[in-house]
Amino acid sequence: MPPGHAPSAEFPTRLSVADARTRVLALCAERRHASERVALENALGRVLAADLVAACDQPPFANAAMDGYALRGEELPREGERRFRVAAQMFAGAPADVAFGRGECVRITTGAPLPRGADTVVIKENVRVDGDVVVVAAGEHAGANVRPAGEDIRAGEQALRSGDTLTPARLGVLAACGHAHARVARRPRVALFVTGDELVPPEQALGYGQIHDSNRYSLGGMLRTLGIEPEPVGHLRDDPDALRAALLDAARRCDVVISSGGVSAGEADYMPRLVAELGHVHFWKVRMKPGMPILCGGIDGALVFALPGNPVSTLATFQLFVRPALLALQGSNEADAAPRKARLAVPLAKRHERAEYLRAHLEWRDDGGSWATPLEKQGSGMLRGIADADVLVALPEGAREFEAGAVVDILPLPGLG
Ligand SMILES: Nc1nc2c(c(=O)[nH]1)N[C@H]1C(S)=C(S)[C@@H](COP(=O)(O)OP(=O)(O)OC[C@H]3O[C@@H](n4cnc5c(N)ncnc54)[C@H](O)[C@@H]3O)O[C@H]1N2
Ligand code: MOO
Repeated sequence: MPPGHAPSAEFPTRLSVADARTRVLALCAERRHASERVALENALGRVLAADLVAACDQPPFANAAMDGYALRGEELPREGERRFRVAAQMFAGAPADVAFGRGECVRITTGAPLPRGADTVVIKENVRVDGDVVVVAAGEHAGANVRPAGEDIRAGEQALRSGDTLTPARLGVLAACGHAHARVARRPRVALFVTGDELVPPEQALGYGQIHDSNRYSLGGMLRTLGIEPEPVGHLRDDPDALRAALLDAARRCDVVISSGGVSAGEADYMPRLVAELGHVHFWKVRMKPGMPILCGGIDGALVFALPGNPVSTLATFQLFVRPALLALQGSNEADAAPRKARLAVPLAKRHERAEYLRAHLEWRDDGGSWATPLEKQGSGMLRGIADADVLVALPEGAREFEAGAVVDILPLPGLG
């Protein structure tokens, strides 16, 4: 048997995309990462590891929503005008409450605590100032321009869920609730290596049969959009001994090992045999295009994703399987989120039964819908196609003809914003 050859009958093979994803997520559920405490400044994009139950109301006290005059709503005029003496002023951050009596009001700024007895703020643009008196006309509403204590978040309420990604706004929630730190899942340690005798770095002139290694940068970029800095990337020759040593070393150090290339049927495609030898192959090959030869395995407790070398196949399989895995290891609620949908702007046909992932533009039209138009360059080696795309459009397994307007799943590709 040639060294790279591994009879696929030994492993679960030719899985559906759904089956393969289910298996990947199940493997990650067994390996959920422990949590760690990080300062909020460093917590953006991290996955929360515990529910956040608010210890106090947010806002913590009733306060003015606008700059103006705080008063008793029952004293507002029903018709004509009424004069209120300005008894005190209350600025945001004022150290203590102020007193005011009937027929009086308190000058107040946005965010200042409502003085005891007040339940209404009349905005300053709506009053006439006459010395130390303000004149309020009919038409104002009792209770207006006040933010009651706890209107945003009540004490005891679950403000964030375990598994939530810490977006900028969620960092704000943590801080508002009095937390300077967040308990988040440990990030996966990821080893990334590219394989192939034909690869040379971008800065090197190409010799006969050589190409520049692009996967190192595109896959590295995919990881960085998830906030994961891979271990320094290795370039490995198509040499089983070098590959074996690198796989073992990476699996010892990392939670996830990602490789590109050497996973299909060529004489120098050693990955399936090596992963089987060093550990376990969970599955090899998924009924999809591009990316069919993807392999998922395990070595020494590390998850191994051997991605096909074609640059588009690499990125498509990363987005479909590796990204959810990296999120699931952190317990993210996004790992198994329902797919997004769009309509096909043009009719499509495929010549095979496999699921197909087409590179497409997404456009939001005046009808309120999002419409996907496949790009011209669809070859699995054509980086331009995926570089110009906003999404991958999923044409499901089985069906071959798709009408314009058909609703399909889409997978967003990480972009600039
Ligand atoms: N007889 C068969 N041939 C192939 C099959 C098959 O089932 N039977 N599958 C095809 C499919 S589908 C794909 S996808 C590719 C995947 O092959 P490998 O994962 O073994 O990848 P390589 O052969 O090493 O490389 C494929 C292609 O990609 C280029 N490449 C590799 N690494 C990089 C990199 N870091 N940067 C840029 N480009 C890279 C490489 O030069 C090849 O052109 O196999 C088909 N063949
Ligand atoms: O699956 Mo391969 O990715 O068609 O090129």
